[in-house]
Amino acid sequence: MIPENDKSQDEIFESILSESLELNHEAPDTHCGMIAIVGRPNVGKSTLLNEIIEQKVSITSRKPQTTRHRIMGIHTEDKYQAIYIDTPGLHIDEKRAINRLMNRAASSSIGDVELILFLVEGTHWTEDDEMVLNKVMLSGTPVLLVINKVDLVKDKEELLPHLEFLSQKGKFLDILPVSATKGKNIDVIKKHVREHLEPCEFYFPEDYVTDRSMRFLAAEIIREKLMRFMGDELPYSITVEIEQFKWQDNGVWQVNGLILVERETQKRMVIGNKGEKLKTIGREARKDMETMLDNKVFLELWVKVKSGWADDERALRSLGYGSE
Ligand SMILES: Nc1nc2c(ncn2[C@@H]2O[C@H](COP(=O)(O)OP(=O)(O)OP(=O)(O)O)[C@@H](O)[C@H]2O)c(=O)[nH]1
Repeated sequence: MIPENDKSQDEIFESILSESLELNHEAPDTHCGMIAIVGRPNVGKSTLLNEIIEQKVSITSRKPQTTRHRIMGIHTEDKYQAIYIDTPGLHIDEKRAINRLMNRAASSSIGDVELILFLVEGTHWTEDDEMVLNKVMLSGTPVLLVINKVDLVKDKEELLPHLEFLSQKGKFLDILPVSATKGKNIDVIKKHVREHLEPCEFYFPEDYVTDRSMRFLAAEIIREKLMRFMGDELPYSITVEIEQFKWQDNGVWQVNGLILVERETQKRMVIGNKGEKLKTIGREARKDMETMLDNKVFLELWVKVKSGWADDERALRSLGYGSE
């Protein structure tokens, strides 16, 4: 289930922490805890989260920096509730305001969790991986190193020296090769996670899969389709606001989305020849929203130029970035 309204992320964090502190001494027979999923952009953090909770709550794409917000995915099974925090990819380039805010959102998730899933990819190791490694090691939290996308490693023998190389990088609970898209070794991740959950009352009702509202997820769905259908021509700084999200008397959800771009030329690209591109984006987004809401949706999209917003921290805050 998906809640209708967003609570502030800080509110949720605070109450989970204080409740688990208060309840620890009563030792209930349920267990819960928070797990941060961290890694550089594009290693597959959101794909892994969706695979673990078996539902799509975090958008994914081939383009780095798809995830811009901190999102919680909730997985409840038997007496265990694991609250996963999907974070924007951590990376070194902090020049633009949006990058600084995304890095802050990711870094603040690393403290105060029971376990960190540190994701890397195949047999690569980059400067950004090194930067993430330093941050997670400083946190003092147990770290499970997850090597994602092993399905892409043709010669599996190449993995062995890489595993050896990674084991020299720090003290990890385990180093686990997985494939998020093929569902390989996901059960082993879940087993590690269970072992780190503390006795506490469930924070979320058992049928919740995310802390985010339907309105927020609707904006994310539109952003995902923009990324999918615009490929490399997509303006990096594009953003989406939901102006209306309303249940209509005729039994349909009315959703009005505003797509903000930085330049007139970008607006023309999003709209496409005779409006074709925007129509495709709208059609595909509507289908996903109908699956999410299990109901008919009427979706209207507009594109508007809002110049220079990606460099302006204040404007970003007004759009909800950095307030988490
Ligand atoms: N082959 C393969 N591709 C994967 C796997 N996991 C993720 N991908 C692909 O990698 C790309 C990036 O995945 P995301 O889940 O968006 O990555 P992310 O780490 O959340 O990215 P950011 O939002 O940039 O931080 C997508 O095209 C995924 O389909 C995997 O196990 N195997």
